[in-house]
Parts: sequence; C-alpha cells; structure tokens
Amino acid sequence: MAKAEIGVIGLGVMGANLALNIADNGYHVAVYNRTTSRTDEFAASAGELADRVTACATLEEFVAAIKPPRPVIIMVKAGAPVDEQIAALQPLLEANDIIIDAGNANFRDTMRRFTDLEGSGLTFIGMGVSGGEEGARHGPSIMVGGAEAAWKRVEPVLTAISAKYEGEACAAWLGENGAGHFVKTIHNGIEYADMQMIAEVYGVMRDHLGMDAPSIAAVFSAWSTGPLDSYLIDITAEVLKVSDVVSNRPIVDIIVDAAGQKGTGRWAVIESQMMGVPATAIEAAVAARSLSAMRAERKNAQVRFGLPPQQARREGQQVIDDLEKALLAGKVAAYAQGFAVMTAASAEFDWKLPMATTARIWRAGCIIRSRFLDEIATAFTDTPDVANLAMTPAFSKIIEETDGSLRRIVSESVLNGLPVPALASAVSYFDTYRRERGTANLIQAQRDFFGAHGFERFDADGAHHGPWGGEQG
Ligand SMILES: NC(=O)C1=CN([C@@H]2O[C@H](COP(=O)(O)OP(=O)(O)OC[C@H]3O[C@@H](n4cnc5c(N)ncnc54)[C@H](OP(=O)(O)O)[C@@H]3O)[C@@H](O)[C@H]2O)C=CC1
Ligand SMILES: O=C(CO)[C@H](O)[C@H](O)COP(=O)(O)O
Repeated sequence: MAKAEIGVIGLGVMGANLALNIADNGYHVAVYNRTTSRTDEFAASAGELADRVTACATLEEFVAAIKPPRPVIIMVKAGAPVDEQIAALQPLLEANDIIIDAGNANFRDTMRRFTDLEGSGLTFIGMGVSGGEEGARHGPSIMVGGAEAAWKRVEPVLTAISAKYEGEACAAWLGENGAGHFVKTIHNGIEYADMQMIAEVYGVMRDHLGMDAPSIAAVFSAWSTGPLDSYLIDITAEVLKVSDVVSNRPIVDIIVDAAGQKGTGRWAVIESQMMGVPATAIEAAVAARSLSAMRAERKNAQVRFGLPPQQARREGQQVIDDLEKALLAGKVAAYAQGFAVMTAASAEFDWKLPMATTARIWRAGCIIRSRFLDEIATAFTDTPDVANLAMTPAFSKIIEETDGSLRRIVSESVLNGLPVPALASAVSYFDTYRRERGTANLIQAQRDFFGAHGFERFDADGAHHGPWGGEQG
C-alpha cells in the first residue's frame, strides 16, 4: 500500500472526522488511537474512503506508514495527554517531521512545547480548530501558530480541508509559537459570550414574555435572516424546535440548567486580566456558567428570597424587536473586547496577529461563524490600526442604532429580576468606554489615603499626595 501523506492521532469526535475530511480531500491518511477498538471502529466506518486510510494498531506502525517528512496531527484531550503523546512519538520520528497539536491547548502549554522541542530536529505547530463534529468532517476554521515555513509545508492540506467562505479558505497562519492557540482561546471566549447572550434573550422571552419553546424558536428563525444571521442563532432555533421523545415536551425544557465548561473561556478571561484588557462580556459568560452549575445553592436562595414581583410589561413584539437589537449591541461589545485582547497579546508576545485575517477565517467553519464577522473583517481591513472595533465607522453606527434597545432590555430585566449579566456588562462597558470623565479619581484618592500610592492632578505634572491628615491605613 502507498505511504500516507499525513497522520492523525486521536480518533475521538474531532480526530475521526478530521481524518475522514483529509481522506475526502484526496490525501492518504494514517490513523492511530490509544484505544485500539476505536481505531477498528473508525476503519470499519470509513466506507468508500477506506482505501485512503491506513489504520494502525501501534505508534510504530503509524509512523512507518507515513512518508517522511511526516506531518502528524495530534487531536487528543488537551493537557497531559498531549505531552504524553509527544513523548511517545518523539523517539519514533525523524528530523523535519512536523507535530501539529490541533486540540484546544492552553497557548502557554503550546509555547512550552515549542521550547521543549527546540533542538530536537522536529517542527512543532500549535493549531486551533473550530467547527465541532460537522466542521471537522466537512470544513473547520483553522488557526495556525508556529514558524511560517512550517505552515507553508502543511498549507496545501490544511487549506484543502478547511471551510470556505465564498471560495476563500478559512485557514491561515496567524503568527509564531502560541499564536494559533491563543486566537482559538479568544474565539472560544467570544463563543461563550455569544451563547450566554443568546441564553439571556431566551430567558427574557421565556420568563418575562411567557413564550413557549416553539414560539421562541420562531423568533430566532426570523432573526437568522437579519443582522444576527449566524450559526449559533440557527442552532438555537433548531434546538428549541425539538421535542423530547419520552415526555413529548420541548427538549430544552427537560435539559438541566447547568452548563459545563472545559477551560478555554476561563483562559480567555485570565489572559485578558493578565494584560489589563477588559473582556467583561466573556467574564460575565464564564461566571454565568459557574453560577449555573451551583444548582443546589440557587434553589435554596430562591426559597429564601423568592423572585421579584413582575412589573407591567410592554407589548410582546416591542420587547422582541428590542431583544434583537440588544443582542446585536451585546455582540459588538463581546467581539470588540475579544479583538482588543488579541491586539494586546499580539504586542505582548510579538506575534503581529492579523485581525482582518482572523475575522476572515472565522466567517465559515467555526462555531461563531456569521455574517457579522464579514463586517468585522471589512472594518479591520479599512482601519487596521483602530484601537477598538467600536470606534470603526460601521460598528459605531451599529452601536448608535442599538443602544436604546440594549438599555431598555437590561433595565426591564433588572426590574423584573431576570439575570442578563453579559448584556448588562455590555451597557456598562460602553458607558465606561465612552465617558471621558470617569470616577477613578475617587479610587486614586482612596489608594493614596490608605497606601500613599500617589495620584496625578489635572493641573500639574508628576505624582502627588493628598492633605489627608487623620488616621491613615
Ligand atoms: N468536540 C469539539 O467540539 C471540539 C473539540 N476540540 C478539541 O479537540 C481535542 C479532542 O476533542 P474531542 O475529539 O472532542 O474529544 P473526545 O473525547 O471525543 O476524544 C478524546 C480523544 O483523546 C484521546 N485521549 C484521551 N486521553 C489520552 C491520553 N492520555 N493519551 C492518548 N490519547 C488520549 C482519546 O483516546 P481513547 O479513545 O484512547 O480514550 C480520544 O481519541 C480536545 O483538545 C478538544 O478540546 C476542538 C474543537 C472542537
Ligand atoms: O472548542 C470548541 C468549540 O469551539 C469545543 O466544543 C469546546 O469544548 C467548547 O468549550 P466548552 O466545552 O468549554 O463549552
């Protein structure tokens, strides 16, 4: 049998589908999975692609099945399993072979792996992949970090398997070492914010307007032809339409209201905090998932405090129209924050992250894919050095057009005790960002009072202290 041109290790949801995608694009692929039964199942399910797949029971067989120099994609659980897999592969590989970690790695682990592999003769790539099961099979968005020369070597296969937006491949080299995994982390942070805001809007329709799941589905379906047109809005409409076969009720009404999280959203928040760049919508979304998991505490708190009395509400369609615009406004905040974090990281790690390209490769294939990202790509192409997406002409206009709706929805929700933490964070973010005279003068005074930290004055240069007198901390 001819040797494979590429290998995939890990035949879980993502690896199996990525391998089939590679084979579907005419490449011969060798595959290996720690648990051999999974490899066997994969081989049996390859169907008409089977003659382009070499299923291997051992790593030795796997490496021998690939033509050198070998590109090897590792698609296993992130963290220690990746290190274990690299350690097991290293003695078997030869100079110039490329190890590509395509899982959701923490970019700091990726940078460490680059350092660990320095001088080994092997090339390393840290690659973010988004699109879930379907994307992996038919075209994901691919965010590559590593040496540009290494990207050039694998560019043909990665562009072939990637999603296409109007014919343009959603795969790109974004910068050295951890750049690809950092961008994937921010992608996921934005994904968290996007999902949280959609859930908040769903909550207003369910708990304030008293709508049932099919009626809410119809609203999301209608929105999917407007400015909110996106994969997440589409799947929201889809899941809200589905009935549970056991109870015959909408399945969303049967699903427990506690969301899991694997870490990427939290990493996005941690990194934004480390760089001093506010990502309040992502923070709110991560915190909301954590609060969602505290089911017993929430139940007790409702027994203790009850829910606030409902206020008289506006006519349903008025609220729904405002919800659409509020969601759009919230999205602008989340994306503006995510891109601002990437801008700061680009400077800190000297990556030169290309913002327009990043937006372009997110237009198809990935979980946050949307029409909106095409507008972001255009905005960054037209104004590449803009400090914040909100300041581009196109997005300033969206903010002006949606501002009133966001305020009304957040105010009504607060008055009615409906949690909208991500949407509320968006209002406060805009209100803080656009107000020249803030309130940190008082904080500076407090810091100087208790810690003699000093402050700046409007009317004089240098550091100053206040004439506080009395007892200080
Ligand atoms: N699912 C998704 O939507 C997406 C997932 N990702 C990322 O892709 C990666 C794979 O995810 P996914 O396919 O969903 O995961 P699955 O849970 O479906 O599969 C996990 C894979 O990792 C392997 N594995 C686990 N531990 C080890 C270990 N110690 N040594 C070797 N192999 C190990 C498993 O092998 P075994 O069969 O032997 O247990 C299996 O092949 C993760 O980093 C994930 O975060 C990225 C984008 C989207
Ligand atoms: O990377 C992904 C999508 O882009 C994965 O689906 C990831 O698992 C999502 O994160 P979480 O499980 O924390 O919701």
